[in-house]
Amino acid sequence: LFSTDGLAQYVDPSNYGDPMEAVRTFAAEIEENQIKLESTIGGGEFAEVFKGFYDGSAVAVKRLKQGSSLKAMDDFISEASIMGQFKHANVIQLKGVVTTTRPMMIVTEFMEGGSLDSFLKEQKGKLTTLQLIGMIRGVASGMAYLSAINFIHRDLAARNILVGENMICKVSDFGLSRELEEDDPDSEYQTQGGKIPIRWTAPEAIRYRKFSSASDVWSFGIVVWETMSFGERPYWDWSNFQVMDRVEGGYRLPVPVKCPKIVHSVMMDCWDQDRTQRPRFEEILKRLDNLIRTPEMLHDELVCYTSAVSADFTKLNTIGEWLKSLHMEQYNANFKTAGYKDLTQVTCLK
Ligand SMILES: CCCCn1c(-c2ccccc2C)cn2c3c(=O)[nH]c(=O)n(C)c3nc12
Repeated sequence: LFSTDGLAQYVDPSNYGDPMEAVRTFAAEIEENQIKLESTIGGGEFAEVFKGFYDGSAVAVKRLKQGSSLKAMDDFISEASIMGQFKHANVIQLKGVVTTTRPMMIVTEFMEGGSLDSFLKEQKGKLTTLQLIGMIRGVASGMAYLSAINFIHRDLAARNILVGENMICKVSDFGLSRELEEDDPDSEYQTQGGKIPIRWTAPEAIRYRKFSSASDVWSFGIVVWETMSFGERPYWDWSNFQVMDRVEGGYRLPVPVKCPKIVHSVMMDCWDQDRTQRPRFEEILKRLDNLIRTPEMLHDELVCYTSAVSADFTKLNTIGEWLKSLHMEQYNANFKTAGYKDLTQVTCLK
């Protein structure tokens, strides 16, 4: 199954009928005695997560709890079948699975920074805007890849992003079964039994379970807000009902402290009520790359400054002269390196 851009399209494991056949197709079987478990690093309702070693490198191991239901086993296996189809620098890399012996395990590369939400809380105030945008850009790149192969995540949130060396961010948690704890405030039972993390989910997905890459874009906007807020909880202590009610009424999360307005405008576009109007991940990636390439666009004070300074255009013929009059010709050089037109040639509209 190949799409126009040559990327193999994601195959839903349930197409294979037997989950065990799917996992044999997409994941390497590892012998349990080759894995050394070192310490517990996380856990949920169905599985525990360990740091360990396999084949000479550090790994993360998700181990299914003994006595899990058949459905929990199928969901566990299907996550490996899904991950085994992905290969991208910003998507967690599967190393292999243990399925022929019990307990079953999923083995991935080890991400030393842990989950993005806890990383941000630990780093509060210590990261520059540019570093935060670099992390967000990685998530956008991973999501652009996943949406290009028609994979819909459904649970994109900072808690499901992992941080590696050099603060590289990778999309994780592809479980069909939501690892949302029963008592997890983010889980909200929906009529069909699926749990939905309300404050990260697009209105149309909450209202009538219309999940799509466009609803993943909405969730991505929430992840951007979480990142620029150093791990603040979206909508703070509002109840899930208040979130649904107020968002339906048009409320949107505000600009986080010290967050450039241009970054908040990306979030606002992701939160368009009309999912067809939301940007695609490809477009978001380009907008973030432009911000990273021209960091001065991140200085709101500059934007206010230029709008505040009233230049007398009648005496100036080109934008280059205007920049010169503001002693900002340096920005013209930056714009040129960023691939924009040479502003000294661009005449001012009279
Ligand atoms: C949000 C992911 C939760 C489970 N998980 C996984 C993971 C995710 C999906 C399938 C299998 C595994 C082992 C890797 N890692 C890691 C990791 O590499 N490094 C970490 O520090 N933590 C806390 C992890 N937690 C996980």
